[in-house]
Amino acid sequence: MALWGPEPSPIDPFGLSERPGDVATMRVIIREDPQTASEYIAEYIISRIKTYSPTESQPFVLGLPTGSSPEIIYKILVQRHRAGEISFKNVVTFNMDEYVGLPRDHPESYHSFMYKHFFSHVDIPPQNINILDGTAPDLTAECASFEARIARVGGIELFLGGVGPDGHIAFNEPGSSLNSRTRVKTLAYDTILANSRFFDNDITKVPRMAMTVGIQTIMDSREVVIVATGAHKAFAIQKGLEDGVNHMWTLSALQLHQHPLVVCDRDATLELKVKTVRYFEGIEQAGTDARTQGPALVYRPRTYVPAPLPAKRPSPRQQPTPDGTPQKVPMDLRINTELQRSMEEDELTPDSMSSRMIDSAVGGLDSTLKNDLVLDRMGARMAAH
Ligand SMILES: N[C@@H]1[C@@H](O)[C@H](O)[C@@H](COP(=O)(O)O)O[C@@H]1O
Repeated sequence: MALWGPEPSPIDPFGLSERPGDVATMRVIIREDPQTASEYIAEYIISRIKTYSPTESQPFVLGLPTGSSPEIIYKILVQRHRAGEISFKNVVTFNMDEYVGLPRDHPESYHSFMYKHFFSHVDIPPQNINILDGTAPDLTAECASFEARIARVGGIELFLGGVGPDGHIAFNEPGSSLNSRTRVKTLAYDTILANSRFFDNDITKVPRMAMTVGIQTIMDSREVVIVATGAHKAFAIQKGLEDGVNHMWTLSALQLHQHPLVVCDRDATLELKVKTVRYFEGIEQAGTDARTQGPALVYRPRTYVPAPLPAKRPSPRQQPTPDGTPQKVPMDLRINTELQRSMEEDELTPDSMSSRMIDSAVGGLDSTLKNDLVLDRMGARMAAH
């Protein structure tokens, strides 16, 4: 037990993110459209990097996502870099996820996405870029090495992420363990369907598996910034912000993070209660923005120690072949039921969330009518400050 400071918790086993008196504070910024939401985030990231003043030996460590939502953010960051306003020379990046089985030069690999939209246009040294290798011969070892690389640079300072329509962050699909770390995940049908737009709208071309940072990997970062734009994200935002922490909507885990920031456009707030929207808008109108809301973000030396990874248990597909060479991950992108999950045995197998989303629409309405307590809770919190 620590002599001072908080008790270690399952979410923060080393008690590193908390200081006495600190509390988790959900920050939500609402802008009218994807462009202005993205401008806010790009400015926020630039400001964080500049405040940190990174050097070669003390780089700013940035977690990055792919997806349509962050594309505008990357575009703005590139413009600001070209205008000489920000350098990424002393920035180290870790990408959230990558498809299993896609070679890095596949046009839809997350490697390709990142170089196309960001890395090729800024001054980040190639050796500072970390992206999971979806074709690694030993996927479990690749995941462990990724966590080790994060630990070696002292953890992630700011993790930028998007959110799936079913509330997933990175590829932490509904049912993911909130204690999860980087691992191989089976994709939910809804995610395969959503991502088929990048694969000629042919779901048979979408990989069935991905490697992804875990919820715990994200929770360990100093700060998490989520971009959510469009009406198709509205349920995820409602579940993630207004309901309790729930592994079926993994975005909700951020309620327990000390420095979460969700930046939405107006459409992504459509399922939130009007009073929830007004509450968060009111905080900003009162003269603060995300940089001054919540506990102060203190940069301090870290003694980051990653949680031990489970003992490696090679799946049958990863067992050496009789001649001793390791089995390769199949390049065939069709359903592969033999490539078993190696680190998600404790997690639910994802299925279609569509019906659940319709049910929850009705459930949400019920609770609005019968149990309208949000304003009371918020009022109490505001009075306490
Ligand atoms: N793994 C990615 C997520 O990191 C991303 O947040 C999500 C939403 O992407 P989009 O922004 O395109 O809606 O898509 C994928 O599933």
